[in-house]
Amino acid sequence: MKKEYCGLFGIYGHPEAARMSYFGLFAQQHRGQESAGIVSWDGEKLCEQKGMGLVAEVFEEAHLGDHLKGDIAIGHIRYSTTGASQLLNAQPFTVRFGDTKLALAHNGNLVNAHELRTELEHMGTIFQTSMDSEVIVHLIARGMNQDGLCIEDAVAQACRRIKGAFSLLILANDKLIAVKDPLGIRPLALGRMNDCYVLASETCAFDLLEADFMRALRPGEMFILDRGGRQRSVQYVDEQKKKQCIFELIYFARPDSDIFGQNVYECRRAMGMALANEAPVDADFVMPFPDSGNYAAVGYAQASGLPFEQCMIRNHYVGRTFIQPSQDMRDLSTRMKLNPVRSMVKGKRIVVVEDSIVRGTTIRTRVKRLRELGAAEIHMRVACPAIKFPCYYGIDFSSKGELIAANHSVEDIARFIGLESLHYLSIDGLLSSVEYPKDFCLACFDGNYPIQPCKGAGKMCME
Ligand SMILES: O=P(O)(O)OC[C@H]1O[C@H](OP(=O)(O)OP(=O)(O)O)[C@H](O)[C@@H]1O
Ligand SMILES: NC(=O)CC[C@H](N)C(=O)O
Ligand code: SF4
Repeated sequence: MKKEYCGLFGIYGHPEAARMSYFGLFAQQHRGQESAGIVSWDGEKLCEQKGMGLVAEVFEEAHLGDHLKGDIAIGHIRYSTTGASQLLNAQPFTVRFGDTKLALAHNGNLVNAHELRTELEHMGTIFQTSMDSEVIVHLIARGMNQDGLCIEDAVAQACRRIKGAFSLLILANDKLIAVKDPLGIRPLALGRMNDCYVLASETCAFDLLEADFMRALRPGEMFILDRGGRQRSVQYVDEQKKKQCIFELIYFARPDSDIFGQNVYECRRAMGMALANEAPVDADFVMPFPDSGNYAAVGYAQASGLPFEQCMIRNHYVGRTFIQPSQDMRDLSTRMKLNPVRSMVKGKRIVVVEDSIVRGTTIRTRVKRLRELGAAEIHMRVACPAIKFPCYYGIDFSSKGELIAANHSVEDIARFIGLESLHYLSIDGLLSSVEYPKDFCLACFDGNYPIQPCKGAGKMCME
């Protein structure tokens, strides 16, 4: 099961805005692999290039050099959470109304998109896609056309109506507007690259471009860049108690990124250390299931004093293997992706560290393989609490029925997988590993949803 979000990149005031966006998206490819798009403003119109697949597959030199002109651009890489994975739903989503040409890129997921869409359709709005993100565009257009608002006020009004997780980049003629939702669920960082501004979901995009990280956008903030390099920040709702997605730190973001004021690598290592303190075990060595498990395994090894080994080798050419229609195919994908080093395993007592377990596909097939190769003992340590509840804010976690920990006790899972022992990091252990522990959403572990999903919410609710 792949759990991805989307990635955003925006740039204002660079002569090669589209090319910089390409690199900014490339650095964040792990955030979404279904489709990619860049939209630039050439002074008169929006220029766009979108396609299905990876950044390197969607863009050619001709797009970056000739077609995507101008010094302002936004880009998006998608992993669908509302609306099927198809070209029609690739972002940024572009529209024209009156004199306004607008493109929007969204990371997150709205929980009231279905309700708002029904309301808008009753008022005559015609939708082109099945994405939640399109609702935002129509709300903005109505704010300008019907209520006579300027673009900033229309965006603010729209953002007060939508509910859920949203980090947005909006290109409206020659303005670039960045927005973060009132709870700050998804990240969005602001940086500076010589004389121009850059925005990205993750700071690893800035590193590639040698841009300097300035600050994270605040929850409920709208940040506006316009001609002449002017910048303004508006709080479109009062700051509330933050509910940042802790899964960014556990699994999703790149370890070289700083998210929510902390470095991802260091957080994962601390989670591994907490895990070693909570559930020590006498063993010959510690090994991760790469890649996401690597950093917690380092922490477990450092805290326990056990040797660290890399006995499961990851094939980096395996792409999107997780979203497979059948369980057999998912099993094959896991074999393709992770293969153990035979000679290291036989007769050994092993601690395996994983960052997370969702369906259980990875551990079931790979633990079985370790056993076939003669491992004497296998102790699984998971660097986050058991995932028991679906996410409505931008991770395509399976429904509750598919989450292994929602339906089985830890003892049952250990028996079913064939483990000597299994331990999930406690919520307290997790929170001791991050800074500002009160600022996080934990709903997939404890079911306390900061925003209740509305009736009818679901990935295919607008198909
Ligand atoms: O229980 P499951 O449904 O199998 O899902 C959990 C697995 O998925 C994730 O890895 P992913 O395949 O995304 O690769 P990565 O660790 O290399 O990022 C995660 O790190 C687990 O290994
Ligand atoms: N993963 C995301 O952030 C997805 C954004 C949006 N909800 C979509 O489905 O396109
Ligand atoms: S429910 Fe879990 S995955 Fe979803 S936003 Fe909250 S912490 Fe993140």
